[in-house]
Amino acid sequence: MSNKLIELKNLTKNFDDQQVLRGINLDIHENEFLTLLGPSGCGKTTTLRIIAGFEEPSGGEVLFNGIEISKLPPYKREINTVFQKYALFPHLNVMDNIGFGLNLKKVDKSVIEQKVKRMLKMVGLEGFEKRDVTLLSGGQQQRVAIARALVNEPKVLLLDEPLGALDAKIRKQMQIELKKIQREVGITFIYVTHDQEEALSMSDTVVVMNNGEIQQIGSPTDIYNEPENRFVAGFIGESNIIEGTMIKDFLVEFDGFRFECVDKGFEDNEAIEVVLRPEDLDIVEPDQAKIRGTVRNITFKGVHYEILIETELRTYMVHTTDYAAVGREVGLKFGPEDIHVMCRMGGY
Ligand SMILES: Nc1ncnc2c1ncn2[C@@H]1O[C@H](COP(=O)(O)OP(=O)(O)OP(=O)(O)O)[C@@H](O)[C@H]1O
Repeated sequence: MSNKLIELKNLTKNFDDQQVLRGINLDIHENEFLTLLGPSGCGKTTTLRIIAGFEEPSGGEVLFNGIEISKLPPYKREINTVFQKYALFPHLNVMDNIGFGLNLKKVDKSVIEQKVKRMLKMVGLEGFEKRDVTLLSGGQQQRVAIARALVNEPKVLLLDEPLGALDAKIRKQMQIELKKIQREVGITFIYVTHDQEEALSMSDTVVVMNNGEIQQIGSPTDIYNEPENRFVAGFIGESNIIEGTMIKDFLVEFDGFRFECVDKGFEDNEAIEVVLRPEDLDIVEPDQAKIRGTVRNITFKGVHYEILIETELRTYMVHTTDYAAVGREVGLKFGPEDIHVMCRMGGY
């Protein structure tokens, strides 16, 4: 990974007697698309506002290129922010909205025009210079807001749920666009969302937060495939989460059976939890599997069926393209690599 650009060191924040951040430690790199993901109220926006300089931390440090900046006002930081509400100036056209900051700095008109045109091309709004911003669609307005933030050539762009106000289809399209823009400008994006799918599809690094604490930092595949605790496993996609025991390396026990697994680093006889993703489970004939049960419900989800299988001890969820009739006795098959073992403590 490239150089560290921002370092958050043991960051805390209290509002009155409420502790909103409880010691955030995070390195953010040059050129990284990093997403803060977590439920409402977990402290994502507060973290972002501290990085932007709109809020001072109660404790800890914010380093930018190794220099402490927590007391520096926002306009002195090489950081810009795009909010969910576009906050464009309704009385100015697209060109003047994007060029607003440059105009204030008395940059030469022809230079502004050139820069604005380049930005418009990047956000896919070529030729929109003279348009009235109030007549643009939500998606187009948000592109203008992004262009306006990028035209100042910041080193970091902060995006606080920028697609939250858009409808689902435009959102998907804008996710792809945003990723493309980030690659093109080659700067750091710090993105805030509570939408796990959005986080997984765009980011290089996902930071899962809950209750003012970081739960896990990793690539989207790490976070999805190797959740470190129950909170992350539950927040990222649907899971079967089962308490069990790590018998010894490569051998785990749950629901009264022992299975080979690939996870290491746990102590013998340690109490653990196992995550089985619904799409990793196969339905087979009962005599081909240790875990057996009865199909209790089947729902068509478009690409796959969601099938609920009741065993003696619990109900498993399976995602499969194969149909299985309600009432059928089945076996549940999975391989060692499908068993993700995590600590039983933490994340509740
Ligand atoms: N200025 C403030 N004064 C008092 N409490 C605040 C202030 N700003 C945020 N909070 C509280 O801090 C907690 C964290 O808020 P924050 O906005 O950081 O969460 P979030 O994860 O971004 O949530 P959301 O997705 O809903 O925006 C919340 O309980 C919120 O009510």
